[in-house]
Amino acid sequence: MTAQDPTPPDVALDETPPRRKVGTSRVMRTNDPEGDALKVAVLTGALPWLREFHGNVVVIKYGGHAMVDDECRRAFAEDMVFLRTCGILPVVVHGGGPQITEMLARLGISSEFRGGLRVTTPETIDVVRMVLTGQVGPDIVGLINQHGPMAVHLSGEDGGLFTARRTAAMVDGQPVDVGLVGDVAAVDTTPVTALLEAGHIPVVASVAPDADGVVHNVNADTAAAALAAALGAVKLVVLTDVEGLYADWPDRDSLVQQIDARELAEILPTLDAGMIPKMTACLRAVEGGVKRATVVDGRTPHALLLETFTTEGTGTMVVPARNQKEGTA
Ligand SMILES: Nc1ncnc2c1ncn2[C@@H]1O[C@H](COP(=O)(O)OP(=O)(O)O)[C@@H](O)[C@H]1O
Ligand SMILES: CC(=O)N[C@@H](CCC(=O)OP(=O)(O)O)C(=O)O
Repeated sequence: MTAQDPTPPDVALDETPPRRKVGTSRVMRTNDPEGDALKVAVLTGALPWLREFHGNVVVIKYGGHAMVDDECRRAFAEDMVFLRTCGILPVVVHGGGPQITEMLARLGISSEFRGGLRVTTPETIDVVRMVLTGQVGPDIVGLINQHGPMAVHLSGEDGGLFTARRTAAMVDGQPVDVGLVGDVAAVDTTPVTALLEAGHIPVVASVAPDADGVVHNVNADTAAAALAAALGAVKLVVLTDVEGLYADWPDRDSLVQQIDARELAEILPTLDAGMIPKMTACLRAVEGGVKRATVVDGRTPHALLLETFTTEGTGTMVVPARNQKEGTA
């Protein structure tokens, strides 16, 4: 019999699993020294990252495609609680594109995307708002709060968080009108920082009013980047349904592990649909002072922990351009 059960018990994080079986010696004995050495290496390897992120904000963009699998959804919630318990301040900005598309289809409304952005009519924005603030957001809050009452949902409309400015999609280098779609013109971080100070995990939906109060549909990658920069986050992690950025999509051998802001700006006009808002957002985040923006595969349970607490990380990391890092640009 081993001193500890090799399979982690399936318990909520707020329940402390028994550390030893009754009657086992106080001296830990194991028949798996290599496994134990690996565990120790993982834990000690996490130390520099725990130090770096402790007390700092990490913004996590949780994409609609990354939230379809139940195991991944549960792992995501555990990861948020893990970060918070480590003294890191996670802020979730969620999408819900597939969920909006599904609801529109149920209502007999078709979906059209241009340059990665949804063509948004006054009829569509009602559905976007309903799905993000009435369905997807509360679902995420419910998942996290299975571990304790930590998560609180708010949208860009709440407490003046975001002010939107109507924007166009870029298609073949040309601006194309896509209706009630907004960029983030201003961020008032007060409602988010108040929640963080109260010990909560803010979960943010990306709809936002413009200066006249007209609600706009803001791409969640765009909203996450704006919030990360405004909060002075140390890191933006974008969870999606692909391993990261492929330089030569869809060639699976062309995964980019790290790219700096200047290189990214150069290849941005060549990217396809969904990656345009995502990589634009990463670029904006690092240009706005966020040290790292990483695109990670949300279909892999706990990819976020792997990315955050290991030196090798996972996915594609965007870092500031060299002269930006040196503060000369
Ligand atoms: N160069 C690329 N590298 C990786 N994915 C790409 C690339 N170009 C297009 N894509 C597509 O972008 C998708 C991710 O964007 P999107 O569907 O909008 O994600 P999300 O719902 O997470 O915001 C991927 O699943 C992939 O199909
Ligand atoms: C303007 C625009 O395209 N808005 C997005 C908002 C949701 C989103 O961004 O969801 P994902 O992160 O899951 O893609 C949409 O309507 O689908």
